[in-house]
Amino acid sequence: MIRFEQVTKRYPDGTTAVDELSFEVSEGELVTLVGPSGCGKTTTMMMVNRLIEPTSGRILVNGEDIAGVDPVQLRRRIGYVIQQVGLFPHRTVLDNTATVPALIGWKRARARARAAELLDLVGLDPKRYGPRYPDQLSGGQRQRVGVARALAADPPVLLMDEPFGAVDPVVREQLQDEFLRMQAAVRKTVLLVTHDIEEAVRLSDRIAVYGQGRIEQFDTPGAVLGTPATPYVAGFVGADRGLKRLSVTEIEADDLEQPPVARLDESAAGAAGRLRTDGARWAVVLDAQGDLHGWVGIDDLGSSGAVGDRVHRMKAWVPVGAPLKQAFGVMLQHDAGWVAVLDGSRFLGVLTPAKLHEALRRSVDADALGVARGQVDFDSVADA
Ligand SMILES: Nc1ncnc2c1ncn2[C@@H]1O[C@H](COP(=O)(O)OP(=O)(O)OP(=O)(O)O)[C@@H](O)[C@H]1O
Repeated sequence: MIRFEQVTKRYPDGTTAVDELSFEVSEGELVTLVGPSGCGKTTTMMMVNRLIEPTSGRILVNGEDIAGVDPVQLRRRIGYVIQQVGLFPHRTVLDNTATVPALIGWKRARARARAAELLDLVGLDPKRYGPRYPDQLSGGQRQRVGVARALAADPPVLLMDEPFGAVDPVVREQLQDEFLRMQAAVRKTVLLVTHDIEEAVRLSDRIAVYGQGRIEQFDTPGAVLGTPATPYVAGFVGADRGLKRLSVTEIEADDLEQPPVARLDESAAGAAGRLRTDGARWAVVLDAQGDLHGWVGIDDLGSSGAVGDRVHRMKAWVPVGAPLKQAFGVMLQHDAGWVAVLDGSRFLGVLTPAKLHEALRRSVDADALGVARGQVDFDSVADA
């Protein structure tokens, strides 16, 4: 979809910003360019919409050499999101979002309907926020409008230059999550620039780690973290690789432990007796379908009534498939020794700190071996 063929950019003062660069972003793929300041990321991106012209080499978008495409026409097919958003201050949010459709000649009503739909998609109620002006929004909301505007004419390709850079870390994570949800629905071909490896790891299908004007490694987040191709990449990815890996490793059913279980409609006395025999202090409470209703401690269970009368709400839970980092966060938030893992409302098991560590180590090993995590036998994993 976007293809670089031996592209070089030399500025008039002799700076080689990009040197013989070749790589490809497939259709529907999200590729992040990550690297230190001045390594050529922005230059690379701006060559795709011809804001910068290469010195040599070819760039193809959808199979077509863009050198032969009128830049204005080209830019209408390529959404562009930048850090400083660049909204028009005296146009409403709705009109800002409808800019490109209006430019390409959509009827006003259609352009505005599309803009409203897009605002909704990025989590802004169009009725509430559409009539406002950009300075009546928070930084994070402005950033969302920037994304909505870039998507408005439904371009197949999206270029994003530090799109979440201008907001605080909490809002940044929210925007990233929303963007991922949106991308799952619209599946654009995205080239995104960031200097934040953590952001790259969270968002990307593949990451291009830049050295000076060239790509040092182009691979999946797991591979970049697990098996850095060069000492430079290892250095850039950093010593806290394990922590970053928490963001990319998803919880699988195999990672879980099975705790004691009590049934919702079981007698409290019966459940207490069983827990005592098993030497357990607590149990998760499930109904006949295996749905989670909460947990109960042995001391809560008296001698009368049903387990269902004594059940505590379970606050520490995460969906299966969530990143280990989320489970770790929930554990800390609730000061819990474990979190329940659910598939919908069905209880699958609990994740304990020991299991979390094990999943992390298996994930490192699986990447090194180039196999799925489920294929790594934990006993074979070398001590970390
Ligand atoms: N117009 C220009 N003239 C001369 N040199 C330039 C020009 N624009 C960029 N450069 C240089 O080209 C190199 C790559 O710049 P570029 O903006 O692509 O880097 P970057 O990786 O996006 O950096 P940052 O993360 O700081 O934005 C840098 O050394 C920069 O100084």
